[in-house]
Amino acid sequence: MTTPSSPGETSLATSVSSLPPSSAAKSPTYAEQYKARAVNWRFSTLCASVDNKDQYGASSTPIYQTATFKGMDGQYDYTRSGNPTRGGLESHLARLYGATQTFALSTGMTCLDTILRLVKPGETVLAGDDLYGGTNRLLTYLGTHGGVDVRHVDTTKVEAVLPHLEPGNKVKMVLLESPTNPLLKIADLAAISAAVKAAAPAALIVVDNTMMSPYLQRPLELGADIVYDSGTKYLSGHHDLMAGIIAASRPDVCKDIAFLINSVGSGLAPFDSFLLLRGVKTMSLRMDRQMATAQLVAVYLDSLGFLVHYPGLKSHPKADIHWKQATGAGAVLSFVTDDKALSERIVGGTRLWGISVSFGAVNSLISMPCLMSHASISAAVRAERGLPENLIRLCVGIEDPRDLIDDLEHSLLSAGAITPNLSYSPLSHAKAAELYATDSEAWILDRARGFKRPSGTAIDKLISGVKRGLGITPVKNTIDQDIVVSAPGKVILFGEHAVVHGVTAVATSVDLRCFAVLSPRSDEKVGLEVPDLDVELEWKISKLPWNLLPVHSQGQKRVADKELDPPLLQAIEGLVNTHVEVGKTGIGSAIAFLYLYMVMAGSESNALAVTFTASSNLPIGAGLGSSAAYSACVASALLLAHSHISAPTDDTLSASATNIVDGWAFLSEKVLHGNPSGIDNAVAVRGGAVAYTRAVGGRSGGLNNLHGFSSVRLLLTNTLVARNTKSLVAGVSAKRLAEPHVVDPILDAIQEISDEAQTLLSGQAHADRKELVSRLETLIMENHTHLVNLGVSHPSLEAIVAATAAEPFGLASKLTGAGGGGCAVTLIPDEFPQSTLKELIETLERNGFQPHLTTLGGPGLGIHTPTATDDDKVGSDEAGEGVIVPKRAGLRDAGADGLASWAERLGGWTYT
Ligand SMILES: N[C@@H](CCSC[C@H](N)C(=O)O)C(=O)O
Repeated sequence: MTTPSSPGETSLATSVSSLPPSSAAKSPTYAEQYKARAVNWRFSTLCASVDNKDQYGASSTPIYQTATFKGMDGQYDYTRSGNPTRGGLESHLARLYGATQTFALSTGMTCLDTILRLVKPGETVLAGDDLYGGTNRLLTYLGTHGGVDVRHVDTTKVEAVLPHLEPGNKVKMVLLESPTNPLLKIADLAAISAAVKAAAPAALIVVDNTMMSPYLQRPLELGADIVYDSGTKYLSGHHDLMAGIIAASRPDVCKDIAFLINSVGSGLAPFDSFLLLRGVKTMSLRMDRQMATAQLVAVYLDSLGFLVHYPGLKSHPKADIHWKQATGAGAVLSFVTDDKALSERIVGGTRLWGISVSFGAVNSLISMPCLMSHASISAAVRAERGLPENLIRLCVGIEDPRDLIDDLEHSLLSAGAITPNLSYSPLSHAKAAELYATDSEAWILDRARGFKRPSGTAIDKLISGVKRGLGITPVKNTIDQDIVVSAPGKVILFGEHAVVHGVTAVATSVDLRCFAVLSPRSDEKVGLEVPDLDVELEWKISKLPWNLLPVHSQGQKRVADKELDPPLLQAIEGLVNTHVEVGKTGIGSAIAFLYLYMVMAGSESNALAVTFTASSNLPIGAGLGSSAAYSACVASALLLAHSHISAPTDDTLSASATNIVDGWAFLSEKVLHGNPSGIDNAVAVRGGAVAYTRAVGGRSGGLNNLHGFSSVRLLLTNTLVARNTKSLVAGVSAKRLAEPHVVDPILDAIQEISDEAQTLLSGQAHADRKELVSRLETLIMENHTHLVNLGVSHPSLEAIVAATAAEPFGLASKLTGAGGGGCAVTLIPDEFPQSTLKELIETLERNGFQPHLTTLGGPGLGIHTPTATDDDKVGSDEAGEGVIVPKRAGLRDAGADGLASWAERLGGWTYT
């Protein structure tokens, strides 16, 4: 068996070319020398050179996707017992593990289950007190259901293991991890193996080597009897398969393991064997990169003052033992912040570091073990074993280290875990690049000098409190916890455009919504994230144009102004317009947010250090009220943050709070649209169906909730043609000025339609349901004709109107919203057959449109009320364990299709 070499050794090419040519008769020939060296190929060479004896000479091992094999005396009969693809993988891995045999199984935990079957009831298993949560779970089960005596001991001390090895204890197995998961503690594998062999010769030494892989540590060479790895991690490297590997050399052990795998069928499937074999080829390459970056990350966090667990740090208490038995420090590290909420903010604030369990993949991951991989260990046991609830585990991938550090640093900063070190003078860009290239450790140390951890002792807090009282330190206010809100989009059924001129419009909410999270930060900044628009901006609170707040807007404001303040708006526009990279809609969203943010705070001293994150499944610019839904979210989140309205206590938001939110949402709509009618924000805040009349030219306006309305199906079809509401609205106004004799009668006719629609939808018409729907269809067609005459239709909208009216559909459609593209609505009568509806949807899709079936009405503003136990857990896995998804990250990552289920998992919503 070859002994693989370690990372950092000279390459084969170098060593071959440096050999002197053989000349002496008695010395081995060059060819003989070469042959001798070839059996000692180094690890990365072994990884890449798979010994594949395929009948056709295939250079990668083929997938034998078959359950059975023909014949009676061949090598294989049944894939449960053996398969050439799995066999190829297993013999390749045996060389890497320095083992007589390896076995490929379905997961790492299957490996442990198989190995634990070697223990009989009444026997003892010794395991570490810091170990993977899944291992702890299976051992606990074995203890409670299998009559096995399971003991957890501190395996970092040989002397802690020894007392358990006395014969009376019947120790059958000593199960070790080194480094441990997640605290990266080190067990002296050789010393423990020797001690166990001496005191309890029948005991098997088993090592879970997943944190290291055979590249960095080969416990069989240190005295272990069995090694297993989760192949899901470094061996495969891409998180695209689950696998486990058992490696052993003792014939009796190999025989038993082979027997068990064949008996229960836990062997790895052919396709996964193929994938794993492919992944293994690049293992050393990947791990070298991952470890180099992990070292930088560990040094960075360490020099920022965090307690970091990583054997690559000189300060690791057992670094000497680790480097005696392993050739690298691996790419998993963990650190503590001493504050669970702070850790959650850090984890939730990263972008490149994905929040996920597992490790070893090419992409970097961040997690909180107590909430994720180790959640199956009870909180009491975790505490007893010294596993901090605030522990963050980092699993480093192959991304550019500078980007990973950047992302982590940004998250640490916005979470308030570090603050800028004002006495630090940064290196120039060129100097930093040069330093990174020549001495990356010096580069990272310099980078860490730019920050410091906020002081946290009681005295520090006292001093900073006093300073804050004296106004010495510009400590910003923030909120205690995330505020989560949502608001629906709308469709205008009747009266769009005309509403601007005082005609009543009838609109209803739809089941597409904007969702938003307002989260605290402690770096004196305010941030805005709208992933749908690629907006990710932040501003120093002190740099906002507070001096331009109009006098009447100074001091905290509960009720919104009726009008915008042009100088302030212009100043905010000037600040935001520089971010050309986020596009026009993104810039608009930022201006509206900052305007409300500043005016509501009323002064810099009331400003909140927060990040507002919003995402929506409403198509933008399609006339479905996406901006009003966003505006309602901004308004309600900021009002809640300033305690201008209180979170609903009895399942409903008070009428006065609803009006206050609506007022601010309208102000935001003004920022976005200049002269909005107010109907979109009314529906976004109130939901259901409303009739809205704007006060125009001395005539009084008003809002009428339509209660007698029972839900009707509606097909909303997006033309995917973008248009500009502002200019379409302005166009109608210009036409009215130019041709009042044409436009005014149209407006009157639309008023009649809206009046009748109100009667129908408020339940006053006494018509039967069929008649009611048929009358609504007539009104829809009439209203569309008027809109065409106002010049706001578009060929794409006409195509939808014609397609839905054609046989066999015969349905009534109209444009909704501003027109000029955007969406059309089609009423679907109750009796309309499902199969015909399906056909209609397919027809529209074939024509390049995007139909969406919805029902009219539904809830308005939603406010999430956190419960006492709410700690961002928005899901649980099969094991019933919580999966941590900080709200801000959950929202950002949900994507349009996942938003509704994200919100549903969050639970605890109250709607207006
Ligand atoms: N819900 C899973 C958690 C898997 S954690 C996977 C990995 N070993 C790690 O440490 O991240 C479970 O219950 O097993």
